[in-house]
Amino acid sequence: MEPRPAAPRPRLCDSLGADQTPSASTLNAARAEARPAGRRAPAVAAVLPAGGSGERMGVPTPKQFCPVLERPLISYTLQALERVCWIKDIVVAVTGENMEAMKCIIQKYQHQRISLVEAGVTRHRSIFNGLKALAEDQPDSKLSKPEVVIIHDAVRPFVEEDVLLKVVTAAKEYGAAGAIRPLVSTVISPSADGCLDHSLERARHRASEMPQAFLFDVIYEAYQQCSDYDLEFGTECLQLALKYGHIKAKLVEGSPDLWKVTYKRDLYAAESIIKERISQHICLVMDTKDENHVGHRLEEVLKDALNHVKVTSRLPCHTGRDLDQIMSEQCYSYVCVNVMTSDFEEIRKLVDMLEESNLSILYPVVVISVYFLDYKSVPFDQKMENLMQIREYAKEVKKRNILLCGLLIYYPQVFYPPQDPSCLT
Ligand SMILES: Nc1ccn([C@@H]2O[C@H](COP(=O)(O)OP(=O)(O)OP(=O)(O)O)[C@@H](O)[C@H]2O)c(=O)n1
Ligand SMILES: O=C(CO)[C@H](O)[C@H](O)COP(=O)(O)O
Repeated sequence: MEPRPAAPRPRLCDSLGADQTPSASTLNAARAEARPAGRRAPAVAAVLPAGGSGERMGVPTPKQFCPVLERPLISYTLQALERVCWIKDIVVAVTGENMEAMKCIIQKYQHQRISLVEAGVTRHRSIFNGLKALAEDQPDSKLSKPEVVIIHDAVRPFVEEDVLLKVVTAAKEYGAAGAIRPLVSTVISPSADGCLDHSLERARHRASEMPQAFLFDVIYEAYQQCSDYDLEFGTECLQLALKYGHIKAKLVEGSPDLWKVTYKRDLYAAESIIKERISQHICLVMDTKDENHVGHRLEEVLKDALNHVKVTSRLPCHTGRDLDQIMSEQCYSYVCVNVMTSDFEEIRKLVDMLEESNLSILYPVVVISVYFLDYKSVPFDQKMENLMQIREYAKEVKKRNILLCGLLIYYPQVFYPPQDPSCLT
């Protein structure tokens, strides 16, 4: 799919501000926690080291640029961060030779709030360059020094807002914080002759993952004091805060999906997770509140048959009420139940709205428009005409990555009472 010039992406923070979705209320509760009475929320920025060569992956392309479902891995990570409206700036460290490729990715997927800096020869040096860009008050720089900085690897695409908020909140209180996971295998220390020197008690140790967050001054000063040895061989930013800032980082339990894409098989795992996530939510756009109508039976049947899928109901676009919410949910599968109207214009409005949201730049969006045929209210010919219109329209919107289809359900009210769901099976 070729990138199209498009309107600005939906600002999730605006819709979250409407305080409608469950994640919004969670966020607001957590925000309240993050912002004790009388204190303002900290200014937050993120630094993403993306300057590695991905040797362990064993492919020529650095892993952060490897395609996952035809889109570079780093684009997923950027999307995960930019969906969080309280992260003001995202600084990405990329090697000179990949700078142009990175700019193309930003343009193609319309990433926002991104600044690029040159990566260093090690991960610590890349992070340090990102921090310098945030620290320096250059006259034409649009960046300003944040109070808290998140550090997150470009190759950990499944970072969620809740863990980001937890590390930021803890960093504000403790000075530093990082996500951890239980160890899968026991860590042992071999001696020089390749024999076991000692092993660590697994239950007492944890794997350090990302994201991590720091009071900006703490981590920046730590990097400034770092030895060359630290910058060359160090792998742990929390350790720098401890060694140079005497800050004991708060450790926050993270989800298993925070793992770092390292080997080729991790790309397949990432692909499966993405597929699973986008198929786990169906948005039902229902134009009647009549609970007895067969449209509502369809909702029940869907919920029953797909019990692992989240099915949410919304009002159609013309009401405007649920519009923001539909968009903020980033759902890619829609079933539109047309009871009150057989008007083709309604479906056109929804498709327009989806297009404007730019969701389809990232993944294909599926829309199934359902009509009911009972011969009584609207004649068969007219319904068929709707379907033919949809068919033509579907060809047009397919080019824009929206897969539309019309479905006519024979619904003989005369023989089956509307409350009998068997007429749908
Ligand atoms: N000089 C470097 C080296 C690494 N990274 C980044 O640090 C993150 C975590 O590092 P790692 O997984 O070790 O990445 P690579 O160094 O690319 O992988 P490998 O060790 O297999 O070569 C990645 O996003 C990577 O791009 C970086 O910004 N600059
Ligand atoms: O592990 C980590 C946490 O401490 C870092 O996320 C980082 O990925 C380590 O990078 P490297 O693989 O280069 O050691």
